[in-house]
Amino acid sequence: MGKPASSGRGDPETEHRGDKKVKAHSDKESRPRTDPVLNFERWKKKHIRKQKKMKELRKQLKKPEWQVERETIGRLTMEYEKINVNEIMRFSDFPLSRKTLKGLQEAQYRMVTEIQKQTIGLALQGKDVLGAAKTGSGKTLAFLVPVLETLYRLQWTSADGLGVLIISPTRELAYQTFEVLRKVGKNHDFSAGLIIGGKDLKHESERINQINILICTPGRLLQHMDETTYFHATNLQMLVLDEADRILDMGFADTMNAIIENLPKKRQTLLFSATQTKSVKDLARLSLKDPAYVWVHEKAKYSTPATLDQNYVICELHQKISVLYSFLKSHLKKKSIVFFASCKEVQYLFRVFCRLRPGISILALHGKQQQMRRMEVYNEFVRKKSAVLFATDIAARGLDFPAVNWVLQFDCPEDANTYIHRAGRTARYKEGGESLLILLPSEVKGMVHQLSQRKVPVKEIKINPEKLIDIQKKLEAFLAQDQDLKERAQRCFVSYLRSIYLMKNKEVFDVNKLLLPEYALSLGLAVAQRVRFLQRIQKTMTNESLINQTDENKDGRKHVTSSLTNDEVEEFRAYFNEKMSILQKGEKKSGEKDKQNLANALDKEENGEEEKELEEEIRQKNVEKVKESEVQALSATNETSKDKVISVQSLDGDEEDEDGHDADFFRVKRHNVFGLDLKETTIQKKSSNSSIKKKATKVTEAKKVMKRKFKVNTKVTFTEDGELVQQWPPIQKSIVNKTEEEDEGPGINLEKAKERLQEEDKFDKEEYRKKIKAKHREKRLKEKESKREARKKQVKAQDEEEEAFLDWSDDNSEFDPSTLPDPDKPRSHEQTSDDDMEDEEGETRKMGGVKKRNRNAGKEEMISSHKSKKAKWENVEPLDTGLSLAEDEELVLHLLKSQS
Ligand SMILES: Nc1ncnc2c1ncn2[C@@H]1O[C@H](COP(=O)(O)OP(=O)(O)OP(=O)(O)O)[C@@H](O)[C@H]1O
Repeated sequence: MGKPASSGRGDPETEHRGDKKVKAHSDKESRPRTDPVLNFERWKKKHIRKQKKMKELRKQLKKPEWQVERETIGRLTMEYEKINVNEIMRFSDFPLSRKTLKGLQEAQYRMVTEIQKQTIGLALQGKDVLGAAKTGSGKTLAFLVPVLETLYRLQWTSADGLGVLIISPTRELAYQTFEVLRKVGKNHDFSAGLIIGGKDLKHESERINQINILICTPGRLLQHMDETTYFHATNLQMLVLDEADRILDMGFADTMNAIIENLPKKRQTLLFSATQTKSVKDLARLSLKDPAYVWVHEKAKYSTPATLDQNYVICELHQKISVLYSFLKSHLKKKSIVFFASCKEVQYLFRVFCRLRPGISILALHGKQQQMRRMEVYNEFVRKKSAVLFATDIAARGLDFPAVNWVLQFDCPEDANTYIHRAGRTARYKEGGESLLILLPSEVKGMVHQLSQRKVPVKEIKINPEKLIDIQKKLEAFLAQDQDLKERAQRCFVSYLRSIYLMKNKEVFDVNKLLLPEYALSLGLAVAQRVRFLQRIQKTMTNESLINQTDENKDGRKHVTSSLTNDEVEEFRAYFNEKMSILQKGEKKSGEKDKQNLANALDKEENGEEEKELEEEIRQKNVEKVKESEVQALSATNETSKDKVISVQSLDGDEEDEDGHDADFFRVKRHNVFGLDLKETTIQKKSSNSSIKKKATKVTEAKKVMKRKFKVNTKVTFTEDGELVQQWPPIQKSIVNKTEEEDEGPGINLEKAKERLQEEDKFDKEEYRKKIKAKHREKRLKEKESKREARKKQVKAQDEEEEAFLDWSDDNSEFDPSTLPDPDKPRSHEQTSDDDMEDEEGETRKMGGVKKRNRNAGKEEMISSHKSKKAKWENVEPLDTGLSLAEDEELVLHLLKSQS
């Protein structure tokens, strides 16, 4: 039940409770003093109050921010001089701004690479730097860090305009540099812009003046310099040339010079590349002032990354596509880049491989793509874990695709430098990678030698023939179905050949060594199309060899006339005689110019129309070249002759001059036709010691020739019966004067010669008449024969018709044999035929009566009778009078007149 109420005192429980209460109370009282939470709260309040006071105090004491920055900059600048390269391990070891360091750390860049270590300090000190280091060694940051620090140091604002200019050879590389800059420079307030073309110029022009750091390609920059009126670079502090050698290789040397001329002289210049060529040094001399050369891997054993495994395979041209396909099939989980020599190869093989579906995603990157597509492809390939990128050399420089396992060089690179850059797309910054170079047997020697000279360790590996998948048949099938693809294949074919032809190193690239039909087949084409420019080039080469021969002749080693026929010389002489002197002066220059223009034209990466244009251009040029070479050959001949003529002139004196050019010309002419050596004539003249200077007439020259009894070249042909016919010089056919001729002494009797000619003329005319008559007779006989044949056919056809009618006959009326002609009746041939005709006619008529079986019977009869009549007239043989047609006509007219 209920518990008794406690009395209070003496109740131990209560007391106890009471104690507890007290205790509890005392606890409560003591807590505010010892509770850490409360204590903290109190401390916090106090601290905040204190802080506020301090802040206010500091605010009162604080320097302006710009002043603080300035002090920091001052401190940093002081430290630039103390930079000791050997002590630098991290970016933070450099005296860099907090903002830059923060950006680097956030992008996970802490430790410096060798090129960064060596160049950042120099650049911070304000020196011009020419930096070279292996691919993937971090050159981008080596110049981006100084870029940021320079503008920071100068406290650059958007109002100051353009402060730094970074020039890249390709749009992709410019874009990539821009992305890295955005990453590491995000804590700075500078504006950065990308000017690479492919976008609206006006849109770029509107923004260009607000940009502090401009990343651009050379062509587009120059366009802005020329066209954007308010664009200027007067405040420019720093110029960076990334992959400078490539910029120059791409033919931007003039553009670069023009750009540099537009820039202020007082600036800092940094120039970076993985390879340094002479042209870069030339550019450096132009644009860098007392530069510091930093070549970090100069003494390295190899010029390519140590982590890069490099091999090459020797393969015939027509096997290359199958090799590529087989390679991709066995590397489906890898990320690879395949380099080709031309856009058209990339375009065609990309399409074909997409159709073949090798089981890996394929992308294509080349200069013919639109800018947007190029960017898309670039980003897509960056993202992909396994894919293959078919690319031209626009992807060879500087691009930093992450985790590329393989670089395959499908077409031999132009030189060792291009090889290094292509292969360098893998094995970047401490990563591993593999490179495979496909070489044609003709390319091996030259290329491997070049690579070993440039310290590139490549070793040969063999293709496993069992793993080689032949895809030629598949390509043929694709092309048979798809006309567009076929045209692409054709363009690819031409484009590859052109790329080989344009290569400078002819030891490695010899277009004449390529097996064209096999290559065409490997592309899926049924036949190797005619490559006109190659044919013309070959022609030109032949002509050039002719010119060389001529040159040799000039030196007196060979005689050019031996390679030119007399007729050719005669034919061209008249045409070129006047122009010779002018052309002789200009030929050397124009030849060089032609070559240059040809190369320039070929250099264009063309579309179909351009290709045609190009071919036409080459055709024109070659025609010109051929002409020119002919002129050269001729002029050389004439030069030789002139030399000789001069020697004659010196003997003959002034009188020779009076005779003028004709005499010279004649002499040369005779010389060429008869193979006369004028030197000999000269010597002869000399030896004759004749002091009387006579005018050399044509007759006297001819007489001399006759005296010397030179044998004229003869042209002999065979008739169908195997008879020999002399065509040149024409042999005398008339018998007249022949005996006289035999009796003749030396020299020419002009009167007799004239007579003989007249006789010859008569004889020829007679012969000609006979020939014509014979021809006419032959023609008539042929006509007769054909008419006879026609008549026979007609008779036969009528017989068949009759038989058919008989077969089809409905009524049973019998054939009356009495209607047949009497076979015993004697008849002449003509009668026979005529009677036959009449009989046939009558018979037909009878038969017609018998065979009437349809409504059109009457009509048929009429037609058949008409036919018979016609045949009758046709079969009347013309009388052979044995006269010519004209004579026949005359005879007929005469007869008609006499009849009337
Ligand atoms: N200090 C660093 N720490 C870590 N990674 C770095 C550093 N510097 C550069 N890298 C990385 O190394 C890779 C190669 O750098 P970068 O593209 O600058 O090389 P590169 O020398 O310019 O090559 P290329 O000659 O091919 O243009 C990049 O992925 C970059 O992010």
